[in-house]
Amino acid sequence: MAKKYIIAFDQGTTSTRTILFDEHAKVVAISQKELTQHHPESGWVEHDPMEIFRDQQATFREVLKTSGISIEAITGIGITNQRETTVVWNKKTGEPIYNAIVWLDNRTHEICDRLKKKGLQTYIAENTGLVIDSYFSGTKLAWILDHVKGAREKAEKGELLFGTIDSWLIYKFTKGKQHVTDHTNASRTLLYNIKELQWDGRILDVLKIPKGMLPLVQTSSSYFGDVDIDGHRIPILGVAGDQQAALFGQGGFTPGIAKNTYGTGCFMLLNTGTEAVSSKNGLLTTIACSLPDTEIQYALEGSIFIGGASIQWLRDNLLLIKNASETESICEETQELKDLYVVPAFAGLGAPYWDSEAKGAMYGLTLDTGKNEIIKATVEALALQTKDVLNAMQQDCNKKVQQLQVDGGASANNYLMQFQADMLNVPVERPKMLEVTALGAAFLAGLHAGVWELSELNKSREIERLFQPIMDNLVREEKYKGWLTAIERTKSNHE
Ligand SMILES: Nc1ncnc2c1ncn2[C@@H]1O[C@H](COP(=O)(O)OP(=O)(O)O)[C@@H](O)[C@H]1O
Ligand SMILES: O=P(O)(O)OC[C@H](O)CO
Repeated sequence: MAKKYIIAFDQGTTSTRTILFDEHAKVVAISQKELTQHHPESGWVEHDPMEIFRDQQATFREVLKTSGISIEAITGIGITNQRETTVVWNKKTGEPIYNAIVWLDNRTHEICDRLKKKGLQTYIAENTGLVIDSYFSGTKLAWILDHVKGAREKAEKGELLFGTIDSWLIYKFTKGKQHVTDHTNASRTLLYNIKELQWDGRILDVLKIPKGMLPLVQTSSSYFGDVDIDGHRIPILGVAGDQQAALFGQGGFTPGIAKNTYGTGCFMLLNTGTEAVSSKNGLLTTIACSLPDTEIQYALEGSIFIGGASIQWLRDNLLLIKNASETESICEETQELKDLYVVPAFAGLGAPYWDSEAKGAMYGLTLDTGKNEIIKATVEALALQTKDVLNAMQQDCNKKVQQLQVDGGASANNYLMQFQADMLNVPVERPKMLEVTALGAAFLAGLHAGVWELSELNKSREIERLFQPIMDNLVREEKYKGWLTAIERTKSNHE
């Protein structure tokens, strides 16, 4: 019998990748391209949507070339993407009218303040599961309509379309035939009612967004159209935002499973089943995934804006390291400085604080502080921020998370993972295969294609290492107490 392959497009904040999986969910080939980051003003982050599309095509072709697998052997494609990042394009020409405004961009904090002044916090929390913050797509879309000449009139005439990166890629790959998204991506826009499962008329009115520019929302594992490339057509059968895809790839389709992905940011998601748990502690309620003929599953999410990006900052701005992986041995060899903290609020503070105007800070500098101490405190900040969100999650659910499953680029760092287990006082489990985001998208597509059954998906999962907490309780408590003080001092409204 002919072998079946599934392709995953993984379009992340810093890179665009295509990964080819075989029917045993093993990686056969990967191709990756770095994505250019544009910072036209302080706090602004943009991507070129055409570069994203070109890179996705190029990595797809490259994977086919290096693997030697013929395009006919590809059963389906799954797409996973950086979420919230907003693209507006011309329906007829397929040309973007502005660069993609990236999730990290906080130019819309004034629009957010206006929404807060209108008293919309409770309505938005109850209906979208989100908080009012420039992180989400809604205010980014409103900004484009307000600032690009003629955009609002064109949008009202039905000439413009909006999408997150999944919608954009599908539109381009299907040559303009499909304008669609899935439930997980829709749930990150601030415009989608996660209980009624439809675009929210009241929020669209407040932001003056014409409903006609929004994509059709589909089940994450369903038919989204055909990729039309080099004279071939391959069906897109799965779509999910990257953090939900990672949860799915980690086997998080059962309630109670929590994962944390250490990429550009850090994103912890806990599957809460068919119950949309509202947070009282600064977390988000989001759609975990949607499968055909199954009730929607929800998750609680703690979104940390700066995770691995702070390691890139050490490398590219401070020139303290040459590559990210060096940080592991530096941390192992450097003595702990008790009161030294780096709070990487470079894009404000996300969960559970939601302070878009906070700026990064370093505390506790003395004459003993050298570059290695700063590196170590920066690495440790990933784990300390994660503790903030895990605490919030445990309070919201009123139960202890038993174990944390990890993935993402920075989860390769053994020092960080051990420190994480120590800080949380919870075992940290790292799978052998760290490409779980792409795997989640491949699973969604493979399920729809009939390559796999839901009950089989966990069979391919292998654990590479379990980090058990070993830190003394007093040491842990002292370290965390110091961190909370550093956070208080970093908040934009501190005394
Ligand atoms: N060994 C390491 N230690 C610490 N951080 C690392 C390590 N390896 C990679 N990183 C960080 O992980 C991030 C890349 O992870 P990845 O999952 O590819 O991110 P994304 O999907 O957000 O583009 C980068 O920000 C990088 O600095
Ligand atoms: O591209 P990543 O992996 O940093 O993920 C970005 C998130 O989806 C933002 O919400």
